[in-house]
Amino acid sequence: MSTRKASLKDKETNNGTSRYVLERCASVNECFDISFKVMLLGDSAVGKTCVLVRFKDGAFLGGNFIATVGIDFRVRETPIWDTAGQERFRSVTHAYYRDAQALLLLYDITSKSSFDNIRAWLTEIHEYAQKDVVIMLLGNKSDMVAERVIKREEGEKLAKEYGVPFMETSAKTGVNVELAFLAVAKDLKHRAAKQPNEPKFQIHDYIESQKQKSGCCGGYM
Ligand SMILES: Nc1nc2c(ncn2[C@@H]2O[C@H](COP(=O)(O)OP(=O)(O)OP(=O)(O)O)[C@@H](O)[C@H]2O)c(=O)[nH]1
Repeated sequence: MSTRKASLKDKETNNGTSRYVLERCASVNECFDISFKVMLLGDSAVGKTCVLVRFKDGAFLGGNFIATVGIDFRVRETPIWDTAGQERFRSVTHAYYRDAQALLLLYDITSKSSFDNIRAWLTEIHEYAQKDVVIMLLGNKSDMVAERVIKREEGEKLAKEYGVPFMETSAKTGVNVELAFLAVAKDLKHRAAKQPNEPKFQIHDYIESQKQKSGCCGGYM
């Protein structure tokens, strides 16, 4: 994920321009001030590819489920890495997330096992990822109200226990997908540009302020 030289505000309000600029650059570094490696992690079928496609293309990949083999790779402002959730690809994934600056860790609100495995994912992250990596926990498929088995409060409690921000998302409706990526981008950008005496960017506060702007509950959390 990168911030354009034009400013992040510009990116938020004018995606068309961002794409136009990227097409005219020989490389990502030529067009952007900072670039970050962001990865999506979580069990197989929690919706990592769909969340990424929703963010990148604003579309939902419904229909047949095709598991990611190893690592998939897409570009919005810059490359974002989609990993395979299946156990047999874990060693490939470890190698890649060693140098990631941000990790979006997903579970499926209709799958108890995917939620229970979050602790194991966090243990792995602490073992393999960078110490200061930005982590966000996402409870995906929030549109599947009738099939829900994990309450929002359970997700919030787990996130609080590990000190990471949390949101429920839906790749199908798009709820919170943009906000999740944007909050992570803002945090990374603040870290990169932070002066020694400047207060730390509070990702929770940013998410809350965006919720307020959207008129409470109108799409966020
Ligand atoms: N209703 C609903 N279905 C979703 C959502 N996100 C993903 N799905 C469905 O869940 C299935 C798995 O989605 P993927 O995005 O391929 O899952 P993944 O985590 O990338 O899976 P791996 O590549 O095996 O790691 C697909 O059938 C999707 O259509 C969502 O937000 N809502």
